Amino acid sequence: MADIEIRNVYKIFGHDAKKALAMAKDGLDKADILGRTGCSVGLNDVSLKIGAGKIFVIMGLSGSGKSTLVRHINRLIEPTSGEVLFDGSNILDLDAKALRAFRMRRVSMVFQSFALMPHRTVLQNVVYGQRVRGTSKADAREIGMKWIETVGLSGYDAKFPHQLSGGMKQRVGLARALAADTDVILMDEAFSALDPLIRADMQDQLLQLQQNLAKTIVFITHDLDEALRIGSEIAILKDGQVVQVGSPGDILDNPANDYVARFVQRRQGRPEKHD
Ligand SMILES: Nc1ncnc2c1ncn2[C@@H]1O[C@H](COP(=O)(O)OP(=O)(O)OP(=O)(O)O)[C@@H](O)[C@H]1O
Repeated sequence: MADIEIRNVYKIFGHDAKKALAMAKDGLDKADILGRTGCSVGLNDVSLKIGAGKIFVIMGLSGSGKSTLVRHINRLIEPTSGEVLFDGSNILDLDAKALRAFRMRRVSMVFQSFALMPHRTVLQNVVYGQRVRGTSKADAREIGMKWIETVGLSGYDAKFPHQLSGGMKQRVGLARALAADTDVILMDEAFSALDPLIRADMQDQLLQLQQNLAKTIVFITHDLDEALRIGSEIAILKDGQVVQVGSPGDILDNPANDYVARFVQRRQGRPEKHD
C-alpha cells in the first residue's frame, strides 16, 4: 500500500522557466505566459492527495497536463518547483540507484500505446520486471502465467505482440504491471485506444481485479464516463491546474465551475449552458 502526495507542483517547459515560474506564481494564465516567455506551463500549483488502495482518476482535455502530472509520480518528469511525496518521503531526494529500485518495486505504468517489446513473447513481456529484479526463470514463469490467466489470455503466453489484437495487447500491458507487483500502478489513457465494447470489458476487469488487489491506481483519461465508472476519486485538470477533486457523486451533483459543468451536461446529452 502506498499513498502519494503532490505538493504545490509547477512544471514549466521551455528555456525561460524561472521567469515563467514567477509569472505563474503571480497568477498569470497559461496563454499569457506562453506569449511573454515562450514557455509552456504544464502544471500550475498542483496539490493532490492520492490515498492508498483506491483508483484515483485524473481527467481533463488534451493539453490539460494529465500525462505531465502522472509522470511526476515515477519521476519520469521532475517538477520546476514543488514536491512529490511517496509514503511521506520526497522522491526527488532519491539518488540514481534508489530511483531504479523505486521504479522496479514501487510503481509500474501501463501506456496507451501498450509499449510491449516486439521480439519478446507475451510471457517474456509480462515477466520482464520480475526477471530484471532477479526473480528466477521458474518463479517468474509461475507469476507470469498466473497473471496471463487472470487477464484472460490463457494459451497466448508464447505469442508475440504482433499476433494480438489491441485489446489483447493492453491485457498484456496490464498483466505486466500486475506481475511487477508494485504498490502503485499508473495508467496513462490505458484503454483509450480500444474500441468501446473492449474498453468497457477492460474497465470491468480492472474494477473486479481491484476488489482483491486494492492497489493504488492512478488512471488518466479524457473521458468523463470512464472517470465516473472506475474512479473512487476524480481530479479534473484545466490548463495545468486542478479545478475540482471529488467523488463521482460530487462531480455530477456539484460541479465546481462552468468547465466541469459542461463536461457533465455533455455527458447527459443536455444542451450546453451559455451565459
Ligand atoms: N516535453 C514538452 N515540451 C514542451 N511542452 C510540453 C512538453 N510536454 C508537455 N508540454 C506541454 O504541457 C502541457 C500539458 O501537456 P500534457 O501532455 O501533460 O497534457 P495531457 O492532458 O496529457 O494531453 P493529452 O491528453 O493530449 O495527452 C501542454 O501545453 C503541452 O504542450
